[in-house]
Amino acid sequence: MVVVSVPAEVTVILLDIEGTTTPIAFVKDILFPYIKENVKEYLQTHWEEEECQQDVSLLRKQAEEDAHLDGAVPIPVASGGDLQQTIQAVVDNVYWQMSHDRKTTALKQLQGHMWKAAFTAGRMKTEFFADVVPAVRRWREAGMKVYIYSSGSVEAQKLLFGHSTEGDILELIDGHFDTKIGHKVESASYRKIADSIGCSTNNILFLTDVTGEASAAEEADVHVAVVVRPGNAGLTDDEKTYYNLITSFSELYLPST
Ligand SMILES: CSCCC(=O)C(=O)COP(=O)(O)O
Ligand SMILES: [Mg+2]
Repeated sequence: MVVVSVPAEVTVILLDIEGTTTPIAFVKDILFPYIKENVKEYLQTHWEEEECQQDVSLLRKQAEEDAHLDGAVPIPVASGGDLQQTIQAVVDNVYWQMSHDRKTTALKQLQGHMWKAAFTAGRMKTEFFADVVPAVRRWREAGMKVYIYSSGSVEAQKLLFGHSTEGDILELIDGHFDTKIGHKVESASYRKIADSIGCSTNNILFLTDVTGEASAAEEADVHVAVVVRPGNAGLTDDEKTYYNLITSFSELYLPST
């Protein structure tokens, strides 16, 4: 087994979700299809609610920013009798964003609100790779703080950790960050996360499957390891040479343990 030593200055482990703690297949085959299958009915049922209207306003604002992109779907303001047309435009916009795996705050906020019903009713449970929960417990026993940074909204993250095949493990997480703090491929986001936690960037070890995210974190002086899991995108030879790679959280060695 390859062992990657965690530098002694690290006191915080920051985790990505999709492809790191959780199989990409769970997101692609369960979470995302749920949105596609239910978005129209969800909008029709919840349209008059404040939360739904806020989600639609955010999507409309995003659609305006995306207007220059090929295939972007505008969302007209609903007026008079054309409500169904507006709902259809929102549905088409959501489908278009999802077909490009967009990580916009607008899309992620709506998705989080939609998953709430499914998770709280027990219709969905999050899958974690088998090494994840035991490792997080060990790290915490060793005095580490454990945070999540995912494109999925903080609300959705809490649902995922609160309703998993291993039960409610939300208490194992010290805090959550999403794209409201900035995008994961921008180094400024990692500086803001360190500020928010109250530590230096070099006190953080970020685990992710995406090298664009690892590179942004590293630019901010965050330690990184790239997580290689079944179903993840392949890495180039250069990436394999450059990054510390782990296939399981158990391959991380903490000097204090
Ligand atoms: C609460 S995570 C749901 C999955 C998701 O929406 C997503 O975009 C995953 O992104 P990540 O940054 O965790 O790779
Ligand atoms: Mg990921």
